[in-house]
Amino acid sequence: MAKGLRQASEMMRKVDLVIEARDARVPFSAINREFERIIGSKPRLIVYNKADLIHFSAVKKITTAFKERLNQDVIFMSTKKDKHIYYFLDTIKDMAKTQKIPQSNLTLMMVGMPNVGKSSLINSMRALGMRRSKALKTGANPGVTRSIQNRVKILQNPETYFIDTPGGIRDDAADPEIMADYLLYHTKLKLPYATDNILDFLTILGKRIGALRTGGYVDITAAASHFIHKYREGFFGRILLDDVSEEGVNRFVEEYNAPQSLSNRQARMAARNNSNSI
Ligand SMILES: Nc1nc2c(ncn2[C@@H]2O[C@H](COP(=O)(O)OP(=O)(O)OP(=O)(O)O)[C@@H](O)[C@H]2O)c(=O)[nH]1
Repeated sequence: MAKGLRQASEMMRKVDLVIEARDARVPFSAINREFERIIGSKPRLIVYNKADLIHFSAVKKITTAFKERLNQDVIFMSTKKDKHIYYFLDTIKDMAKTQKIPQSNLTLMMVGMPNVGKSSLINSMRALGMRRSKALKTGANPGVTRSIQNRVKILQNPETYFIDTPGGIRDDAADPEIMADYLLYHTKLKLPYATDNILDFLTILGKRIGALRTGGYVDITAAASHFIHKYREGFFGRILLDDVSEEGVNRFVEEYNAPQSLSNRQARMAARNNSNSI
C-alpha cells in the first residue's frame, strides 16, 4: 500500500485531474483519507462504482449527504452501463473546461482501493471513448492493478490519457475470517441453515464447497475467502453495508470532520522538525 501511494504521489505532478473511485456498497466506511492527502489541491472527481449493487433510493441519500454536509459532488455509476460511461466521459470533459485545464494532452489518474473497478472503468471508457478493446486486465481478485501502467488513451478529442495506479491494500492485510464475520453481520443473509455464528457458517460453507484439509478438516480461511469473493462479485445481490439513515450520515460527517491522526511518516517528520527547532 505504502509503495503504491508513494508512486501515485510522485506521479501527481504530471496529472491534470484525479478520479477517486470508491465502492458504492461502502460509501462512508471505505473512504481512504490518504488519497485526499496525496491529491492535495488537484481537481478531483469522486465516483462511486458498482452502483448496480445498491438500491437507487440509497444513491439519492448518499449524494445529498455529500453535497449538503460536505459540499462535495459525487457521481454513481456502473461500468456495466454504457450510458453511465458516456455520462462519466462528459463529466470529465466538463470538469476539464470549468477547471481551465489545457484541452490537449489531458492526463488523468485513477486512485482507489482494490477491486472497486478501476481497471473496468478505464477499459469501458477506452472502449466507448476510442471504440477500442480492453487495455487493462481486470479480475475478481484484488490487486490485479498492481503496477503503474503506461498511459492509456481514452479519448481522441480532447486527447485524454489515463495513468492507472495501484495504491490499495492487499487482501492479506485483513484477516478473511474477520472480514467474513463483518459481512455476515451486515448482509443479514438469509442462510439455508439457522446460524449467525461465523465459525458454524464457515464450517458448513467449507464442507459445501469442498474446502477441506487433509484429515477432512474444513479450511476455514479458504471458506472465508470464498464468501468474500462471492460478495465482491455481487453474488448476494444489492447490499449496502453502511448506515445511510440520518443518524448514520451524522456519525459519518462527524468522523470525517474530526482532526485526522498523523500518518507514521508525518509523525516522524513532525518529531524531526521539533527536535531540530530545540
Ligand atoms: N457489479 C459490478 N461489478 C463490477 C463493476 N465494475 C467492475 N466490476 C467487477 O469488479 C471486479 C474488480 O474489477 P477491476 O476493474 O479489476 O477492479 P480494480 O479496482 O482495477 O482492482 P485492483 O486490480 O484490485 O486494483 C471485477 O470482477 C469486475 O467485473 C460494476 O460497475 N458493477
